[in-house]
Amino acid sequence: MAANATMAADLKLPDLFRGEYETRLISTVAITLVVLIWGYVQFLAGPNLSKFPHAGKAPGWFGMGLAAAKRDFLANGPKILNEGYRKYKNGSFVIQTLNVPRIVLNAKYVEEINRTVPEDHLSMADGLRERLLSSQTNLDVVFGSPLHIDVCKAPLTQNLHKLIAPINEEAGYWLSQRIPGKMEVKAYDLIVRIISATASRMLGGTTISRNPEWLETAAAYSMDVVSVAVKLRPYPAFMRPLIAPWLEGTKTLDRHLKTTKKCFSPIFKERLAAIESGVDLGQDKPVDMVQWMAEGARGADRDIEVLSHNMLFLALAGVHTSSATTIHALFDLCANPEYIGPIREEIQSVTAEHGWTLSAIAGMKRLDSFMKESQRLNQAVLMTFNRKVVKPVRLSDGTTLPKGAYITLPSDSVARDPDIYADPDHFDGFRFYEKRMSSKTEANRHQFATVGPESLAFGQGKQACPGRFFAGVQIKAVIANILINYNIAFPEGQTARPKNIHKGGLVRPDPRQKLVFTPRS
Ligand code: HEM
Repeated sequence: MAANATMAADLKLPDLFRGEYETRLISTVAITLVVLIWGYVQFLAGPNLSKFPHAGKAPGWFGMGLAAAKRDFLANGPKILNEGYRKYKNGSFVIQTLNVPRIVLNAKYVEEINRTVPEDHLSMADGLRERLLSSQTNLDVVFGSPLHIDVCKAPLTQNLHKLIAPINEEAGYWLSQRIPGKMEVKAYDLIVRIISATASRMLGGTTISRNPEWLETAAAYSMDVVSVAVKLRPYPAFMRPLIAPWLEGTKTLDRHLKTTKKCFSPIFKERLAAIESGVDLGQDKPVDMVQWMAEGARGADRDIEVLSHNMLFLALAGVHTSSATTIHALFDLCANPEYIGPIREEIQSVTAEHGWTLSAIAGMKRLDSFMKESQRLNQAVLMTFNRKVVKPVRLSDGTTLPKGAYITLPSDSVARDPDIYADPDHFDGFRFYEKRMSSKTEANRHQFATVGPESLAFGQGKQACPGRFFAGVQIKAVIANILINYNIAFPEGQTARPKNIHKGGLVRPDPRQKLVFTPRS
């Protein structure tokens, strides 16, 4: 009896149910694992890209190697892309970038995509939202409408001829202010300021282009957006809205927006009131972006804050891209000074014949070729045509782009492909000029703003950069003003251009490089 009582006391609850307890434990662990794997596949792992080969480090099982793969891309982006491009020459491949994995499409698909894939299948805005973390950098208000694209595509491009004289004047004004005599200056600081000012002249006339507070914002904004996105990216998406308000960078972005509203609100108010009054200004109608935005905005876009935000976005899209292109071209002119004479002669001859007009800009064919060649070897980004696949796409050879995947084109690798460009690593400033001169059919191709499967720096298709024609005019005006008024060179003893700075998929000219400007009297 006593023994039985001791036995009963020794029997603890789990022992009573030991078999059942273990079974339950194993079942619970198994179900949890299945739910976790399902959740990972559904919500975290993204679309299945396993059909594509991988270049560079892959994130591996359950993304355990994701951080290492991102570090690899940050340090070796150009190498990973170029090796992938060479290895999978006839196909496409996947790389892990700093944010998402991307399918690097073969450029042979460009024409088929342009021709056959409906626009609502591939989203550029979703690609940008993801790259710039638009919810945290406050850009959703711009990406929610196509206004910023429409105004560049139509009125800006259609009015280019009216902008050439003002842009030339603005470039001349800022050069004379900044370089009154012989000087050694950092090319980056000088050119970012002049491009910000010439772009601002197009945005809102001299009220804007001579406003130092706005010019500071226009020059700094794009880098400040990227810096906030870079800081937030390592955190999981659900944590970013919680962290963003505490970042110093977010406060800087808020300040930029406040400055923009302060500078643009009075002009927008005035222009919207004039439009509403229905008075036809005829020849006196201002030729600037404020006017085109005010005329084109509908519904929620007519809000002055939204309109101002669009201006800030145009500064983001146009200032650093055009500045970098101009700086690279100046570095290439100093590294290859034999081009300066023929280009300067051409500028003088066409402006003497046509004045500062569209015909003169079109006549600067040598300069156009030089800019395109410089851009070919110094693209601001290694990949363009970044899109999110919104509806699955099946290409004619059976390649399927799954919903939710991000695609891109290897613009930098294409520009260095020996099957496309003879002796691709050699800088040949008149490469495109000679192609244009070779026959009548080639005469209007190979221009700075021309896009195609062999020329991807401005993206591709219907959504290729809508500001590229303006960028061409602006960069020509700045370089022409420099070459007409100054001799330029690297500081004494330097003959080669500085190496570019690479970070993941981004390429920047070296901001420390100085150039010597000597006025030509
Ligand atoms: C050399 C200078 C420039 C370069 C290299 C450049 C490059 C690009 C590229 C690669 C794209 C994406 C196109 C695609 O993926 O198919 C783009 C889009 C765009 N660019 Fe440019 N760009 C330049 C100058 C400008 C300028 C001066 C403006 C404005 C006046 C501008 C306005 C835009 C806009 C509005 C978009 C579309 C953004 C969107 O869809 O939200 N760009 N640009």
